[in-house]
Amino acid sequence: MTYKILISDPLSEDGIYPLRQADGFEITMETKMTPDELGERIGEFDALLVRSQTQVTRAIIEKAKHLKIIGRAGVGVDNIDLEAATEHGIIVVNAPDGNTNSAAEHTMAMLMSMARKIPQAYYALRNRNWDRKSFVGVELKNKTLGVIGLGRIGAEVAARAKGQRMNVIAYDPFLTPEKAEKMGVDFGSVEDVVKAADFITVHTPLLKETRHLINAEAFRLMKPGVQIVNCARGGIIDENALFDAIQSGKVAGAALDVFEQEPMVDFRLLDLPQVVATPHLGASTVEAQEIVAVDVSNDVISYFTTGTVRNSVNLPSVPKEVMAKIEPYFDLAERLGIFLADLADGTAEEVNIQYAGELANIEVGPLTRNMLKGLLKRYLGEIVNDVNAAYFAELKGVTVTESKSTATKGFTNLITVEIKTAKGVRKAAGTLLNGQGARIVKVDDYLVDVAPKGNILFIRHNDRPGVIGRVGTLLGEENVNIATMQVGRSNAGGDAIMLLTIDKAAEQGSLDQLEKLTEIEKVKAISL
Ligand SMILES: NC(=O)C1=CN([C@@H]2O[C@H](COP(=O)(O)OP(=O)(O)OC[C@H]3O[C@@H](n4cnc5c(N)ncnc54)[C@H](O)[C@@H]3O)[C@@H](O)[C@H]2O)C=CC1
Ligand SMILES: O=C(O)CCC(=O)C(=O)O
Repeated sequence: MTYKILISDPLSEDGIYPLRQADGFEITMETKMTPDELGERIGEFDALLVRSQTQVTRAIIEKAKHLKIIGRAGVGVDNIDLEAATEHGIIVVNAPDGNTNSAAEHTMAMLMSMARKIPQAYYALRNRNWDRKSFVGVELKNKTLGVIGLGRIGAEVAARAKGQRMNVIAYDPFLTPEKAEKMGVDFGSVEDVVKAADFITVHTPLLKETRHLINAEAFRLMKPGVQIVNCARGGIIDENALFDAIQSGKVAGAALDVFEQEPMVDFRLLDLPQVVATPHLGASTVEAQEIVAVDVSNDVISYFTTGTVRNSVNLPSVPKEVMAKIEPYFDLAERLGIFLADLADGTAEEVNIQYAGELANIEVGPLTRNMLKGLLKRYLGEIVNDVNAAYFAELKGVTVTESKSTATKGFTNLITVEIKTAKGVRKAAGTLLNGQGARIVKVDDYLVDVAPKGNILFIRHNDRPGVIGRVGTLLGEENVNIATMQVGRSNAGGDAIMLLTIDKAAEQGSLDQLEKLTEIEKVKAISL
């Protein structure tokens, strides 16, 4: 059997050497195809290897009749429609750490070029202009670097900045004051970081939560003369807000490797003399390109020869017999994880999952991983799946314990998940009801009965006459339709909760209005 591999972005020839050497693979390298041409050809291939340029859209995946694996020679998989790949049973693998060093070095190169205006001075000199007055820079020494996203690349950048004798302040949802102290960086919220920094660099994935994380309001909070670097993903910084902040004089410099649209179409930012830029070159080194191509080549070989991969981004690897028994609970476990991620304040430091009733007699490891996937993907993005969730939990210092009990607790089966964050403990329990599907039956210590899907509002309030009516009226005025409402209380006149399912996600403004009602302590929007 010969497997046909298509490489549609330039990959290092040394990196794909393992594939060229292995028996049973036929490689086609076509790096200049239009999306239409790719769509016409993709049906012939068993594997596709890409970098960030090829857009592996749902339309492409739907035409990929024989495709079994997509290898992304790099970290970010935002150019691949993961949902479509998963739906079509196509495994997606990436190379999560092969380009960390190169991306960190590029970030430092951009930071220094920006601070010392090296590209601008070079450009003037090329034009035979010996100008020493226009390019006076600033030193990094004793300045504060704000790092937003202290993962693999962010941590490497922080270490290098300390080598430049900079002070570093960082925010990452997984960073605790203890971890920050060990790394020799200051710990702060996004607001603390943007207020304190002379230079800012972002290293998060592009997620719903990080899109335009650096927006007009963030620029407003920054110090005058701040300089900012983006070598992560276009869209983390709002380009329009950046343009305005540079023009107003608030931002003195920007160094950009990535853009909201790539290849770039809007060159407005580049017309500003304060901006230095590269065309997404963070990972473009001989070394990184070789490592990431070797990593994905090995995973492709391993997949076709042994059925296993090292760096799966999307698919579960649960044996079929086990899967048949646990499949009904799979979705419930993931939704409990998402529910708690949205409900809790802060990120989980400890997670306890307990299986009761008939679940005590089956292999529940994959359920725990799927719950962790739900919990962690809110912070780490779609890259987390049930295969790598436990790895990510360990990497982020989240302690996970699993226990089983045959006691039925009034339900034939019950999954209870408890998470501990720096702000406290939250708990939710779910069950599968015969004929009715999944239900959340307990939140903290309150009994409830709610289907874990769609948009849910969790409201903690004081049990007073009229509060339910005021919530209904306010949501009605905001045009938010309530589908179901559950109320629970500790004792008459004491603490109480409401769980409302609503027909569409509530705007932040509506949530703020609710929180202004005197009886209401907390409102959380949960999206399942
Ligand atoms: N310019 C280039 O060529 C390259 C860009 N990248 C991009 O760099 C980014 C980071 O890569 P890695 O460090 O390898 O990933 P990573 O997963 O190790 O780190 C990302 C960090 O962001 C944190 N995070 C998530 N949401 C956050 C939020 N709202 N605020 C602050 N932090 C948040 C996560 O907790 C995590 O620690 C990715 O987007 C990746 O695609 C990676 C390699 C090369
Ligand atoms: O393949 C590339 O050069 C882009 C690298 C990148 O952005 C990533 O690995 O996320």
